[in-house]
Amino acid sequence: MVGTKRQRDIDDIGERPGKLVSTMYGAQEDFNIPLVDRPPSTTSVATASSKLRAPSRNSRAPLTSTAANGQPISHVTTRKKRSTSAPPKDLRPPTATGIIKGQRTADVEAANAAVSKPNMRSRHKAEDDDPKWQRFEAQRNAGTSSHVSRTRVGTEMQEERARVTALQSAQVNLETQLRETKNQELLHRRGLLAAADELAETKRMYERKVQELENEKRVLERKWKDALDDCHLYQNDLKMERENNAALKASLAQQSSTHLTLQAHLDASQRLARTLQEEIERRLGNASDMQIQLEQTLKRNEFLEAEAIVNEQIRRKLHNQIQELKGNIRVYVRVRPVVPGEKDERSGQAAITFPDQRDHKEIVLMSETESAMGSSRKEVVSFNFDKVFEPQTTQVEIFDEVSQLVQSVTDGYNVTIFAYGQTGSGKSFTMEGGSSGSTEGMIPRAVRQLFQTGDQMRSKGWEYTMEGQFLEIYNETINDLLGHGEDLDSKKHEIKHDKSGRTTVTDAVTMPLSGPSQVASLLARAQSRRSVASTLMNQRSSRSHSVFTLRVSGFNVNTGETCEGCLNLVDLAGSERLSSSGAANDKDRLRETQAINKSLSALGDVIASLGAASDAGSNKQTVHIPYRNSKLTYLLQNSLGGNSKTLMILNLSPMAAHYGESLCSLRFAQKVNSTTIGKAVAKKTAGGA
Ligand SMILES: Nc1ncnc2c1ncn2[C@@H]1O[C@H](COP(=O)(O)OP(=O)(O)OP(=O)(O)O)[C@@H](O)[C@H]1O
Repeated sequence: MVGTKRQRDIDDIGERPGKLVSTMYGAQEDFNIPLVDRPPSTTSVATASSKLRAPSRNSRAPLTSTAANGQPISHVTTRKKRSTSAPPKDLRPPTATGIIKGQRTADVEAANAAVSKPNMRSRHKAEDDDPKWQRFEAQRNAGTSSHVSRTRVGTEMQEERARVTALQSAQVNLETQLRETKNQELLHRRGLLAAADELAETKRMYERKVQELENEKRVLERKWKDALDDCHLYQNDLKMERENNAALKASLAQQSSTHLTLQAHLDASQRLARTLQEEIERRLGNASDMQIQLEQTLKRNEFLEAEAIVNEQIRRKLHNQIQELKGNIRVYVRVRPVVPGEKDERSGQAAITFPDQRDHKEIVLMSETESAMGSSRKEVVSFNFDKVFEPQTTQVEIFDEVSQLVQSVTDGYNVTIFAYGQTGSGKSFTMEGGSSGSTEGMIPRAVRQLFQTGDQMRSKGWEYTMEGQFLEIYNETINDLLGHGEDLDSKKHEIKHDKSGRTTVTDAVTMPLSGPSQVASLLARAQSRRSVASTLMNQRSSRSHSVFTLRVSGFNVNTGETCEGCLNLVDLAGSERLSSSGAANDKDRLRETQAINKSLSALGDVIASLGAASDAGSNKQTVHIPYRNSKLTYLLQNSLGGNSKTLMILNLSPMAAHYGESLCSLRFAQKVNSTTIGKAVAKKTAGGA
């Protein structure tokens, strides 16, 4: 495109000389004055022409010239024609440049034509038009042929020729300058084209630059946007940091206050530590004194412990002596309260009183009977026992009275406690008790006490093991209440006594006891297997004897002593007579009652024989003790006699309806109570024996 344009410009130069000429005129005006070497009178061709024309313009005389056909031509006419259309060219105001090309170009061409030799026609025409020439011609034509005139004309001719020559020379110079100017213009053109190329290149470069700058701008805008985003992020971060900073400042303030508080605490603690340190030092100072005192105390403790063991042995000895002084068989009487089902009984309560309110040893029964004659007869019967418990006596109070007896088992004594009385008098309640803690009977309380005593004696070196057995004697048959068979009577059990005085029952379960809690399940198991038959006296009366045996073995790790004791808690079957039991008409009940009475009678006989043997003193060997008369007495052979302690608790009903039975029971108990069955002997071995 550039090349094409350039070529077009070059072509324009050739095709449009006017344009080049106009440019040249601009240059010619500049070159006119220095290039033309003229005398001061003639400044320019145009001036010369105008000077030549001036006489004709100023002259009022008409000028004529000869036309080609020889006819004179009036110049006035010609001038008039010209003046009608436009002012003469020499009267037009000069233009600053060659913009009014036609007029200026015509003037120059006319001047050029006037001085150009080759163009003779134009020269002659110029000479014809010159007023001087015309005057000269006119003068010549007028025939003024004086010699002076000829000389002057010749001179003028020479001058004119010289002037023409000068003009021609100037023209040559001008043409030369014109060519040079053209060349220079061409050079300038080329320079311009090169400059245009350069400009185009510069423009392209500029556009490239602009494009690059645009790209750069876009990149920068993108960067700016990223930077703006970053700025927002930084602002957010800054905001968060400021918030954090504020929180940290708050925390710092809090920490500072906490620090101050802690510092205060620390100071206080340090003061306390110093005080404690002083106290420790003070106490350490006393430590050696205390150490000496401690050693003395330890020695004294050893001495006291040895003394305590001796004292314990003395205590036990005295305790058992007291028990022996009380007699090896004792009888307590307990009257139960009226139970809910008895309150509406017509006969009401029996007249039972307890006159001895200090020692609680006496019970008095009163009755009033009418004789056949209609007179009433009052009967007052008084009995004395080791203890008499009124109906309101609690289970705890009852056990308090027997606890020392139970305790002696851990000293190696055999102890047997019987619950005796008619059916429904409260034997089972006394022995086993109710389900609640306050109504617990003698068996659970005795077991718990023995375990507690075992724990206490451990500090004195005693270690105890315990095992339990629960048997039933029904119709003179032994049943194992802890056995596994469904039928109680399925196994035949035999009683055996070895030479060491230990009694065993074949195939009977002996349960080791590690704690009192086991006793509850043991009693429940026995209760479920116990033989119960209904009678007229008690719907669930027990028609058998139950014997709970707790065997206690002890070993003193300090002294090497051993001991073995046995606690028998016997719930006897109802002691009522045949007539009262209503069993006379029932063969089975009759057999039960006969078996019960026989065994109870055998028990009475054994106790009586033991009393007799005791009375016999050293001759007691001759007295026969009928243990074998019943399974019960044979089972308890080693627990009834001189080496054991026996307690019989007589249970009585408070109801008047049972008055007769109560009286019989009291008489039986009194007989037992009056019996002395000798001195109890503990089964004990000395240490190292
Ligand atoms: N001290 C007492 N306090 C309150 N209730 C008692 C007391 N003694 C006995 N009883 C109640 O009297 C009723 C009969 O008592 P228990 O069954 O102990 O008589 P038992 O002599 O054992 O009769 P059995 O010879 O038929 O076994 C029971 O309901 C028992 O709860």
